[in-house]
Amino acid sequence: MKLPEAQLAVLEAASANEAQPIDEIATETGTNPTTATGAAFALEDEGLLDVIEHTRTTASLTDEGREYADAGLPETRLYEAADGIEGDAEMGPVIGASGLDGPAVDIALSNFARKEYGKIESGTIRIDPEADPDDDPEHAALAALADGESVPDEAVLDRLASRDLVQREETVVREVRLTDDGVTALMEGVEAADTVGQLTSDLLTTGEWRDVEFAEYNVEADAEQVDGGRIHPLRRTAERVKDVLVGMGFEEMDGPHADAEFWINDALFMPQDHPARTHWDQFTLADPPAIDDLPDDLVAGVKRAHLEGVDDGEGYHSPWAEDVARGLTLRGHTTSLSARYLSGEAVGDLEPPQRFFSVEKVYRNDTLDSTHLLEFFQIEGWVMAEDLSVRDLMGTFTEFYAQFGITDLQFKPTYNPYTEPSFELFGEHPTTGELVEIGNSGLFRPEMLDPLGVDCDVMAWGLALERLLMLTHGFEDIRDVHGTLVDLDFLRNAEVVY
Ligand SMILES: N[C@@H](Cc1ccccc1)C(=O)O
Repeated sequence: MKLPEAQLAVLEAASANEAQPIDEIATETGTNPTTATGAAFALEDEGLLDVIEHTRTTASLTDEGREYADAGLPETRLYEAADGIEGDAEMGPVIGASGLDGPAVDIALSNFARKEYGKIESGTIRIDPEADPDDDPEHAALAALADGESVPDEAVLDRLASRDLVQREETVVREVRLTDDGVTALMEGVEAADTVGQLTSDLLTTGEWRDVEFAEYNVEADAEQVDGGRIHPLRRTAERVKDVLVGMGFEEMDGPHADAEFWINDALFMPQDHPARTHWDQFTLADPPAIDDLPDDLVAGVKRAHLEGVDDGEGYHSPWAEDVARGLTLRGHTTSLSARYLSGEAVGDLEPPQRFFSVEKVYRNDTLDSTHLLEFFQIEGWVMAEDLSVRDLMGTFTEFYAQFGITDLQFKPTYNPYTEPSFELFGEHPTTGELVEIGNSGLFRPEMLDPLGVDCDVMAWGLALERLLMLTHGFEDIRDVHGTLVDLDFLRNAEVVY
């Protein structure tokens, strides 16, 4: 006779004379208890084994029970504290000497009375010298349970359970015993059947399939993990940002990564000697050396704003060279796109109200550190309307960041050549609690808007996408988001909540 391995093991371990708990057989044969139980029932179906079930009530100590097993029952401690005192003793000092306090005092008093350890009258206690708390069966039972021994006295266990010192639980115990058929089978010889994981054409044609044992499906086994391509969490966050802004009524801008300094700097009223316009800050391109297709009237207007100012604002009155404006550089911010759109160059003249945004890459010759990258994504945006104020700006940020669970924004006044007033935005890092700068914003100055032909208010901002991710996902180092050191498990499993 051939049997699957687990069944064979259980059959060989079982006895005809004595019922044996399946758990014991499992330990003995090194079989998993669930497998052994399944095997036992299969053998019972074959008539080789009887499975006998009964329930057993087990007892285990509660925390309080364990404490008393160590320190003694409160009533015993009370008895011992009064032991040796002749006649009635003052209750107060006895309790003090017993070391009992809180609810243990009441427990001690009521059990002292129940066990007739002595007499308690108002304010006094007198022990019965005949009583023998050292021999207390309740304590003996606690001590036995604490030592892992079993306690046969059900009444004591019930009493301890009613005192919440012991927990009683019913468990089903299954035992097996060989039947006569089982004994016969073992005598005639039983061997392990080959288990086959897969039915092959060979097994079918040779008819061997009849004699093999098929492995059971393990429906609980983990499926092999497949790591296909996934969109980077940063990119997914960018998509989420776009969805949120579109939901807030914004339209998306796009435009060149390498652009004339005119759009990146000059149109933003950035003086040509501003430090951010040096090689130390921006990646300037040598070829082509200059951009031809700048709109002449805009160039003239921007030049005038720099040299002489506009109606509502002073100019710089310092040199302004057109060939600097025509130089090509990688954009250090996407405010170049805002300038193109506001000027009418991108999509024609715009009438207020308007809202635009972009989530695009920018490039800066920064020093890499935990909060700076050479390329990162900016969430650019602006709103054009009559009469905008700082409150509108703050309200927009509050609404936007709330979509990402960020509700503790802080604003700090700052300076930008192209906005007045200007504000930096901070959020609190979820794990370090540090304030992280997450953006810069303000109301565009007339010196910028006037040459672009805009005659109403425009509030605008540039927010850092990677910093947003630092706040939503708890990164402490921005380089954990990009580059060779990122955690692959993070890339595979990160959730971007939609
Ligand atoms: N261009 C700014 C952000 C900004 C945009 C628009 C208005 C004000 C600030 C930066 O890169 O930090």
